[in-house]
Amino acid sequence: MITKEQVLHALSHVEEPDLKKDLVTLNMIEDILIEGNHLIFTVILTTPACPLKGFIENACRNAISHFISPDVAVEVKMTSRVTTQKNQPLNNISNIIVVASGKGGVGKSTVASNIALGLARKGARVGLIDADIYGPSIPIMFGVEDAKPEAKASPEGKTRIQPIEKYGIKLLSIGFFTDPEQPIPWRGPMASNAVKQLFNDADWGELDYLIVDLPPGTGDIHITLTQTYPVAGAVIVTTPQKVALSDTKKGIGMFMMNAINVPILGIVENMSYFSPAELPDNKYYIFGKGGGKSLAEKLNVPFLGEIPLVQSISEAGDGGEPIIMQTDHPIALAFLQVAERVAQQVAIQNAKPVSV
Ligand SMILES: Nc1ncnc2c1ncn2[C@@H]1O[C@H](COP(=O)(O)OP(=O)(O)OP(=O)(O)O)[C@@H](O)[C@H]1O
Repeated sequence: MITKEQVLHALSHVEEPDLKKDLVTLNMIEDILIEGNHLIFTVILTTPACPLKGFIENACRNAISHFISPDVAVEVKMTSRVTTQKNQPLNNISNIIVVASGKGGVGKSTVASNIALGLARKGARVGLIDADIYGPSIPIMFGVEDAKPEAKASPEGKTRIQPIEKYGIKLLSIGFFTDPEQPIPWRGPMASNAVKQLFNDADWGELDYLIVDLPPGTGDIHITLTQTYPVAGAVIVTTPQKVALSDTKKGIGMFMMNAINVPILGIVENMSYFSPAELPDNKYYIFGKGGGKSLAEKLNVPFLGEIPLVQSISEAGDGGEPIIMQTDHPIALAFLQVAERVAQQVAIQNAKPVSV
């Protein structure tokens, strides 16, 4: 007869590879059920987008086989409880992730949209804020240019903006509140206050991840936002060009400054190479090769992946349905992998001891 103690002992030999502690110490094992030779238990992951799901399941099976018996019929159930960032800034929002770039036009909004949808595809509750006051492009990318978010009174009597729901996520863009034909000469405090309203005055409900598409560069909005709302971390988007990489370095430098102190979740290299639709196996490194990866190595931050320059990405964005919605498209799978790595890095940051 197998006992619960035997099971816990066996699983105490399985290490969570990122958190470097065993599953039992991390309280990741629940609902152990033993019926004769049949064993069922649940592993509680730190995110539904965990890229190590399969690895952890195998390690559990091996541990039961090794420490109890290879004859046990094991059923491993996987579920998740998303961990919350330190200094949770807003009730009900577990993690704020900012997406930034040193330079404009490198595909920051494309990457932010696909990460948000990738996390949702994995089962997370996701919100997306388009804080790019200079060129809010999320409404076009989601096909909701004409949306007008409603304001509703909350039970406490406060008026709250209702985010637009599309493709299973909630979104708000500064573009919903401005006239696309009229340029707005934003003054620093005015822009920051407008963006803050998207955080404070919106009815986000409960979210595992709130993704924020920041304006390009290093400006007032970045400083105000990160000082008003502590964030779980920043995803930095770059292209392999020398000029982009140099600005990326500055952008990362800003987040690492003592006064700002935002963890860098990693670098995504966009437009890594060009692949023509008719020759998808051909790769042309028109902007240089491997710059994003080597910058990540140099700065000792994670490299989250590379996304090629392909027509279907811009067609999907312009068509109001980000490419990740084409479930089996190879680029959708590449974005899904980036989203998983982002979630993984958030979980790693959340597990770090609070620095004093
Ligand atoms: N990998 C890619 N392949 C093809 N087109 C892309 C790719 N990434 C982005 N684009 C296209 O490039 C244009 C700019 O992308 P996007 O708006 O995401 O950049 P951005 O960095 O957010 O720009 P901004 O600085 O204006 O905020 C869009 O038309 C988008 O569809």
